[in-house]
Amino acid sequence: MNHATSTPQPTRPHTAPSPAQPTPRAGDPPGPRAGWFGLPLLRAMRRDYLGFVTGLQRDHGDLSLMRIANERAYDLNSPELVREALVDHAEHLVRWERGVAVFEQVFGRSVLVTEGATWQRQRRLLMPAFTPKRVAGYARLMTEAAAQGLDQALPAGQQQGPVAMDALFSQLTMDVIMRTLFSHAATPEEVHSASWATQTLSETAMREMFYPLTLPDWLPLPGKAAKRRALHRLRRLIGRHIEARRQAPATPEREDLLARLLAARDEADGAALSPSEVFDQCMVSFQAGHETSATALLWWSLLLARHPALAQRLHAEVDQVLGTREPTADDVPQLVWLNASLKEALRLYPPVGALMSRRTTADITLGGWRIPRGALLRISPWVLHRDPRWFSEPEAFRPERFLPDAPPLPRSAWMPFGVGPRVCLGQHFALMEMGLVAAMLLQRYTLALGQPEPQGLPDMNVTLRPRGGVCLQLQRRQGGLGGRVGSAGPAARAACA
Ligand code: HEM
Repeated sequence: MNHATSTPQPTRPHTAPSPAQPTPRAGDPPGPRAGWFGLPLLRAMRRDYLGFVTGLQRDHGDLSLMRIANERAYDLNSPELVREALVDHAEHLVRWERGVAVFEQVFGRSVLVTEGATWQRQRRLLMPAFTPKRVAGYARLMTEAAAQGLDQALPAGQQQGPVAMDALFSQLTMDVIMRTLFSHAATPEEVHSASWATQTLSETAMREMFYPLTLPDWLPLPGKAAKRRALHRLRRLIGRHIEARRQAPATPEREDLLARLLAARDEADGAALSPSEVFDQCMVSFQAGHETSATALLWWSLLLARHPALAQRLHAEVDQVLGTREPTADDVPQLVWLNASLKEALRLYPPVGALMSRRTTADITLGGWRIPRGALLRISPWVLHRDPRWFSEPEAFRPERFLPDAPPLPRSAWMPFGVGPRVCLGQHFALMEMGLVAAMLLQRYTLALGQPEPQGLPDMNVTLRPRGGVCLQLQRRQGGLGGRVGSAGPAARAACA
């Protein structure tokens, strides 16, 4: 991966001093005026979160302090500060309690929300299921899902037509995670029901994140009934598949994620994950594992439709490396332009764009400033990824930044999967899945902007999605796999609104 090593000299003022400074600076770092209890700041954040955090760096530098009521929130906007916090001070940080409260309702006490010894044990037990080697073993399950979904993107016999890429990628990545978790292709009913549930939970989570506390779900408040239904549907879906596996212990050795979770034993004491832990880890893999990848592929497809010359280059690369055969895990690293375009899409539109936050559990020093215990730290990949110090013309889509011979970037300037011990558990899984799906899409279709053109404005929910969706014109490629039509399967055809 090409995102690390030396640190170029900053080309514009940098208010955070060198992290090596021995004594903390007196006073507080700069920041916006709070106004009455910080309410004007909260309102500005609600109106345009990405614009707000971008403005913080522009106006106050890499480390800024914002006071909202009793809260001291620090925004960290340089790769050095991010590493200093998430790597050097990892043991003095916990996840932000509001995020935990909201996510715990959906994912239970899974690795995403636990802390301390429980988190360490869960992470240790799960890691072996997500190593690059293990992920390569899921490649065939991934390509089976991708072939089925992509072959059905256009109706049989139709050469071209508009396709709602959001629905296509959501259904496809859901099928990928169902097959990799349970060796089971998602049925159309499951796709339909789980898509609605995922979307509903994502919107509710984003709303609830900004409340001071999570009110009980039984209260007759707007959105609570939909949230209850959505949670019930997802739990039933996951529970049914786990139960089916328990009922069929005599099936041959499986290579799916559930098999790995059931077989996992702690090296320290030989203990397995408890049934509720297995359930929660399946929930988190299902949810975290499909919406993020679908969002990343969605932005990538829009960028490609807007850059036909690059698309041509990618078609040529895929044709040369793969021809018409199905890709394998070993092929993915050979597709250097394709991988670079995916990384560049993740830079411009990181699916987890701005909601990484931590609470300090001790006094620490960051960038030379003393940060007290109990402070909130916020990190926004959106801001870091658009910093002209590391990415010249940051708004431009330039995959060549990520080619193997490109100049190195500062460590953590590119961080769509986070940094440090809590880095995304599924990052190798996601990159493999995205590489395979993108290559197989290019083998079958060319992409063009539909009418009306998608605006592509980022909308902050839990993931950063293009507002109003993305409808693209797909055309079958001649002489390739474009003529292939899949058998009946999970993908409900994704019509444009
Ligand atoms: C493009 C796709 C993905 C992106 C951009 C992404 C991004 C992230 C980010 C930013 C974090 C939080 C890091 C932090 O707080 O420091 C995270 C955590 C996590 N992700 Fe992903 N993710 C993706 C795909 C996946 C997949 C496919 C899975 C599983 C199948 C997954 C499972 C997890 C888990 C379990 C955590 C929590 C790790 C922990 O707290 O120890 N993610 N991801």
